[in-house]
Amino acid sequence: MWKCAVEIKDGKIASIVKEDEKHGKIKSENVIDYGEAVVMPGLIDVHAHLDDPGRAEWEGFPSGTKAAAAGGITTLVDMPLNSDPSTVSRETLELKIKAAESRIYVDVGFWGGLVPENAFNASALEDLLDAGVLGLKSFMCPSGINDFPMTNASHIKEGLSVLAKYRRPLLVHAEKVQELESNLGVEDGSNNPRSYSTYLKTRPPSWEEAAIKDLLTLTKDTRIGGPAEGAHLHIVHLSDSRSSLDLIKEAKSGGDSLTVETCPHYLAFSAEEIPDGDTRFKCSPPIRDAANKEKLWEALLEGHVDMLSSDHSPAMPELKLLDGGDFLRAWGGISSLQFVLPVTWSYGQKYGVTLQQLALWWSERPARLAGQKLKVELSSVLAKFPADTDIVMLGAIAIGNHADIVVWDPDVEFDLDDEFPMHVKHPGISAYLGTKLSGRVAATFVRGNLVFEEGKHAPALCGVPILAS
Ligand SMILES: NC(=O)NC(NC(N)=O)C(=O)[O-]
Ligand SMILES: [Zn+2]
Ligand SMILES: [Zn+2]
Repeated sequence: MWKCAVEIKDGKIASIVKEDEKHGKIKSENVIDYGEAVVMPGLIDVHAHLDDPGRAEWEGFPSGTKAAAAGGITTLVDMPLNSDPSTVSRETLELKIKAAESRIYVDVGFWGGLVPENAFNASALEDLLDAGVLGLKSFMCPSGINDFPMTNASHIKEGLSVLAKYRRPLLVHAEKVQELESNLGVEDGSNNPRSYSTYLKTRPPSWEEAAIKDLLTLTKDTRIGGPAEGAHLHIVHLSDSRSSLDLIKEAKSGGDSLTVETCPHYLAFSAEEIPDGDTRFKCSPPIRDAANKEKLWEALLEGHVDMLSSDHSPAMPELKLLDGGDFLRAWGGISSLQFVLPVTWSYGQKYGVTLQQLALWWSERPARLAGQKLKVELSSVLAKFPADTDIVMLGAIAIGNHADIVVWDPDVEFDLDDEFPMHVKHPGISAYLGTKLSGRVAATFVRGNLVFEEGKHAPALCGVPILAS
């Protein structure tokens, strides 16, 4: 970490000048002085549901990317489900791009869906990949979205063989439905649907473990010299830090091309603390007990969990059934996009989290997952990039990289109450409302453009869709 100036030219980082070398090198009239604030690579959130087009009333490109900019996130990768239609073909990706263009405050890439309908159709998958999705995503359990059915191991095997050629990843929601104890969901005193522990029993860690076991029979093929070399499997939002994690560790040490993310809500909350009926905390896989959370932190700090993502997934507040508070019937998904940086920082204090670790978990490793060489979609808002410009999204402050930067004050505390300017569409369903956080975002730059500063967004929407080439 240095005291330094970052020089930005044509949207890229031109030089990094240390404090003691500054004199004469930088003309003061062009300097923005952020004092003691931290200048870090912008966050890259590889797991966000923006639900646009089709369910833009749940979130939407403008509101979601506004929240991202306010939170220091400079690139989002949008999930293929919750929009209507789901992103499962070239045509549906084109609808996404159209919905995003000129309506986004930060850059947005897209995952495509691997679903039974396209899994055995290599040319359909190739068409979707050729159209620019950064990789594919599938579910091993029902997703709750009708046009996004679940896949099994055979679908995933087919997907990986196509992805190998493209060297793009497959992201998987790893929970596999296992038989449950009977009488769950029945209110008999011990199974009150307003109690989080009841919900927890409906999605035990054995679901994650079973899915991961299936996946690891396939990831062996991704090893060097294996039939799917070049493919990569990424497990999204891991919650179980016990046997599931042990399995992942073993597969990684065997050489499988495998990474795993967890999310701030699994690191910040524990099941015991979730108030009865507070369905803002419902997500899948569920938030588990405090001991599980400690082990998850440990795994993150030791490098067994590779990165963090928000899994920001809001819905219409009425679907959360906040009045009745029935965890079994409420729609799942945590709303968090704007606060992932201060949340990781605040809850990480206890574990001695460093700024370097934040950059690794939120920028460097997600950038690597989301794609090495990406092409900027040419659009009217970005005329200054020639059509064939290849950009490298490295998630680091380094010469030649995009000037995607967050400036923030780790020591500034704030109460996340009703008064706090929240930019997500439905602030009331955010699980973090009511907490005190430290780490205030002062400014966010996307490719050198100041998109957010001192609580205000720039009027120009200069985010662009990011497509793989
Ligand atoms: N349809 C969803 O948004 N699902 C998401 N919902 C969660 N995590 O509760 C997810 O990523 O599985
Ligand atoms: Zn999921
Ligand atoms: Zn998700």
